[in-house]
Amino acid sequence: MLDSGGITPNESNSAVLVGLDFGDDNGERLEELRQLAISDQLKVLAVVKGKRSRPDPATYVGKGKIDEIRLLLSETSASLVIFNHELSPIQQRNLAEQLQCRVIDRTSLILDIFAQRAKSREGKLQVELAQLEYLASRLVRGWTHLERQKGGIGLRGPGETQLETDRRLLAKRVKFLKEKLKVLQRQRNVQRRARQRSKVMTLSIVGYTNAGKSTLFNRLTQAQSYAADQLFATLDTTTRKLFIPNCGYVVISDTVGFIRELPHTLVAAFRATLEETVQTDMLLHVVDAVSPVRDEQIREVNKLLKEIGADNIPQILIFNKIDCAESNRAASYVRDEYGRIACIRLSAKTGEGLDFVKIALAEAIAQSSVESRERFLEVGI
Ligand SMILES: Nc1nc2c(ncn2[C@@H]2O[C@H](COP(=O)(O)OP(=O)(O)OP(=O)(O)O)[C@@H](O)[C@H]2O)c(=O)[nH]1
Ligand SMILES: [Mg+2]
Repeated sequence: MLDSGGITPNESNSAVLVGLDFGDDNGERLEELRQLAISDQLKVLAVVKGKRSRPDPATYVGKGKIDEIRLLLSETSASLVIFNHELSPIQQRNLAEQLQCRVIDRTSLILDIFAQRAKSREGKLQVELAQLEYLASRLVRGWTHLERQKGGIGLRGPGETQLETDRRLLAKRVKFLKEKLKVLQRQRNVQRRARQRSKVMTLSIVGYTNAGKSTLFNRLTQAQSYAADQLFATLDTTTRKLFIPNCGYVVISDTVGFIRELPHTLVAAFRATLEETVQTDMLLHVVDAVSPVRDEQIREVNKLLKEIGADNIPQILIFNKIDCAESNRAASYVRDEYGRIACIRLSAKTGEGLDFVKIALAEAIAQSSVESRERFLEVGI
């Protein structure tokens, strides 16, 4: 049976991370992997870096690097090796054999975090779907490999039967999950249409994972959305009403954080929710202003927004965490050429600059075509 890549609960929780540099600096990427591992309650005992022009087809890294990792494993008590790259099933298997240790890739790690964080029924179904699709792609690829090796003839035995049964069972479960998700999606669509009918302005808080979306959401709405120094603290969308003085209510949603190279099985599984939650009148795009890679994170978020058809929705960029800035800790805002507030510097933690968000929203409401009377309607969420 091929490895699904999940992390079992009784596994000792320490890992060695491996990242290769293919010409682009992988320092930041490895740091992100480290944060992902910590978010998954893993202890990172060592980080192995390397340079290559291209991955080795059999083991991803070269022999020298394998020896280096093996040595680290014998020196530490790590029981898991995490590669910061997508490994083929063959590479994963070869590496596990040669290192005599469990080996997973970044996708498995992210899937594992999502599996731990999913709270709602829908979130759980989405994560299971993503995990099964990941597993299915491995089964198929592993099988193709065997077929090629043995010419596909004379391969009648328990191996084949087992694989076929696995594939059939997986396909059945995937179909079942997709149907269940469709039903839940229909229910949400009904709620959304009710909100649209009430003509209340809707907005979503989007942004890179750990940017401070939930902290801002909680500040604005006095809600208790889970905020933590973890990647993917929020998986399920939370929606609340927000009262803007002299204007009325808007409906605001906190959403799952984005990350670069989000495993495609997860994008597929979360697509419906993502597409739906961002189909709002406006996006508050929260950015960790003190992150050294904030510009790259902004680009990644915009890229994903484009992929889900949300790139035309007006955005207000929120540069958060200014309380940690080395210089210029003052809250401020900038207007664009049309006089609209386009960018706000604030601290969701201290509350500094929060009023600017309310001003921006009040102005947006005033400018929108929504009839003012109707904005005061109570919204049923
Ligand atoms: N110093 C400082 N820390 C902040 C600020 N806003 C949020 N944080 C911290 O940043 C971390 C992440 O905050 P969250 O609100 O959970 O971030 P998120 O964007 O919702 O994260 P995910 O749901 O994981 O995508 C937490 O430790 C917060 O306390 C801020 O204005 N200043
Ligand atoms: Mg959050």
